[in-house]
Amino acid sequence: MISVTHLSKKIGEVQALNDLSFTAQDGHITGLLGPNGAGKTTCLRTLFGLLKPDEGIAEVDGINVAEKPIEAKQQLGLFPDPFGLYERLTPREYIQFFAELSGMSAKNAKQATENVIAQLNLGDISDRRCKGFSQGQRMKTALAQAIVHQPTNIILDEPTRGLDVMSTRLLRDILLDLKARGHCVLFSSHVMQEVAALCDHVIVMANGQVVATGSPDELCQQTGETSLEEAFIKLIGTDEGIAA
Ligand SMILES: Nc1ncnc2c1ncn2[C@@H]1O[C@H](COP(=O)(O)OP(=O)(O)OP(=O)(O)O)[C@@H](O)[C@H]1O
Repeated sequence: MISVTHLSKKIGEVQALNDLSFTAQDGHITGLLGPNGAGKTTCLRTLFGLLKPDEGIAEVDGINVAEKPIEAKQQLGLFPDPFGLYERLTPREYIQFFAELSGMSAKNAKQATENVIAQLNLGDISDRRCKGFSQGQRMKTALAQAIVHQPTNIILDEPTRGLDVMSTRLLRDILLDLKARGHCVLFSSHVMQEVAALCDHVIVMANGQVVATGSPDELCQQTGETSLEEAFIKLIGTDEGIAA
């Protein structure tokens, strides 16, 4: 479970997070939906311990990220940019390297790498260098790196950005599988269709604050609209930076 409580963060002159509170449950896919500049990335970076909040608490499975960053990160997987893989490594080398970085012994990291290669069906490419990989192959390798240490919680910042349709569909299936396995999946997006199709729970953000929460259906009911897109526009007052 991931929770943020009264989180505030000023970056330069900008109040990027302004008393932000929400919870993302295990066995659910939670979407952070907001226009450009809403504070989604700042929130996720704070959860991963890359930024220190001015006020408030970010917790992963009840562990305060600012106080115990190493313990918190052991329960957290961060989906990296699939276009930033080390081209000279094979997925097996790449995944094992990150497993060891997360604190596993070489023996355990090797076993965990085998497990995640099987889980994500990476067997046929696991010993090829990443250079020249398709988008789907890159995406699966990046995701394998994020989950190799079996974190309960997985966070993804606009994970489908730049991915083609097939890779996007593949990623959706994998996220649904992670949810079915009881993981807490939290991702940011400004793609309405993706959020409506995947999320059990949506946190609508603007100006560093929560504007509304609920399932896509509940958000429609709250606003008296029939589509999430219309509900969002009613809640935020604009569709700037949002993709259908
Ligand atoms: N390093 C930085 N320097 C200056 N301002 C920043 C920095 N990082 C974030 N901000 C500001 O904080 C606010 C929140 O930014 P953030 O990137 O968290 O929003 P976002 O919801 O992820 O937006 P997007 O959908 O455009 O990625 C914005 O006004 C942004 O300009």
